[in-house]
Amino acid sequence: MVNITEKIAEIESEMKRTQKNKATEYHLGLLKGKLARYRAQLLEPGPGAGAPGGAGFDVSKSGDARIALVGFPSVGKSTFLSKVTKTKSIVAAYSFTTLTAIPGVLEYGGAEIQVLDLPGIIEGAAEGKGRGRQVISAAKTSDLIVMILDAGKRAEQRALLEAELEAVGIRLNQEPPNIYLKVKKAGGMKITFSAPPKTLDERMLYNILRDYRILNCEVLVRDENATIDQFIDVIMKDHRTYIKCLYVYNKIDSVSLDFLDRLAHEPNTAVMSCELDLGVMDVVDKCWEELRLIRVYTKRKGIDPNFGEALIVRGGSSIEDVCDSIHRTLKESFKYALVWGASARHVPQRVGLAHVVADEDVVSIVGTKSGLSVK
Ligand SMILES: Nc1nc2c(ncn2[C@@H]2O[C@H](COP(=O)(O)OP(=O)(O)OP(=O)(O)O)[C@@H](O)[C@H]2O)c(=O)[nH]1
Ligand SMILES: [K+]
Ligand SMILES: [Mg+2]
Repeated sequence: MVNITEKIAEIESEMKRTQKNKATEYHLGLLKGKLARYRAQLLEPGPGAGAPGGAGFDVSKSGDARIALVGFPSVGKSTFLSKVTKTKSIVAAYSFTTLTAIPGVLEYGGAEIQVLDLPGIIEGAAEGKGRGRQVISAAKTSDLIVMILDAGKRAEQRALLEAELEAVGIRLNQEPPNIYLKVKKAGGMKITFSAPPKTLDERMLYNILRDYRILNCEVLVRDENATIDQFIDVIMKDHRTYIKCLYVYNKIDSVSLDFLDRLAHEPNTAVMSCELDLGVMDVVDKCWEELRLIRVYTKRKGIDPNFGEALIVRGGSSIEDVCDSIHRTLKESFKYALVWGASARHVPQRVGLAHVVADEDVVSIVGTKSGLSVK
């Protein structure tokens, strides 16, 4: 019997052989759909498998956010972890020094960020080579992937790693597609475009949906630039994870200044040399920016806020989220909040639960129990 890896290889080679033109695009679309299905199957636990095929390492999440260090062997992942946290992960010149996930804690701006040092991955990781699948599963649970690359190695390394992550449903620095899909029990297919699409058409979507045995559904494509890959991502949405990625080139001590300058100007990119201690703090600053964490200082009535102790919430959080992170039941007695800082139109601004906070805001929660304010 042909196994899934072989089926995947067959489809990939057929896709490579097939010339891309108007006449073949429907067929290519179907192949892409099949490929996505097989890849998802590959990650599902097989019969009798102890741990699910996609299981990560047994490290529980802690702190305010998690960063995963992903990269080929010996690019300096463990060196970086040992530099920015108190954890020492073994560093050595040979490949696969690190064999499991090593967590460290990065303290920054009053937040505690868990940094996971992971084994190096190699090409074919998505198909189960080495510890690739475990590494990728751990990466999937992170809030930010820091892809460590060796500045002295060939440029394709980045695309190769991206392809491995892509193959298991990780989408880097992308927003979920603006396509609505609702599977129904009856009523046939209803496909609508809110503007004339540039690459998709109704027949293409129809073919792919049929191939997925989705015969009754409602589709609304809200983005005129939506692609077939994005449409498949929407069908496979339970297997897709959208994560931010910061590309970090290490070992810049081994490249020319010209080349360094070019690398440093790429989007979502930072450069460093752990060995010479160059740029490491800039990388940490960029991680913080990418995580979009927000520090909120709580204040009691009549007392100055304690700026030494911040409450850490996600970017886009509201006063309701702030309440929840202080105490589960706080919002039950919530009357209003007073806000000083960038999110306030005037200071202090009196706001409700829906008000969105900004970094370094000072917040005072006023509740129904007289005199209640927090912390
Ligand atoms: N030249 C140079 N060497 C570095 C730098 N950072 C790390 N190294 C060296 O690169 C080698 C590999 O470093 P590790 O930190 O073990 O790499 P890793 O990515 O954790 O490797 P695996 O765990 O095997 O995947 C070691 O010999 C380090 O001393 C750097 O900035 N410049
Ligand atoms: K190593
Ligand atoms: Mg290592």
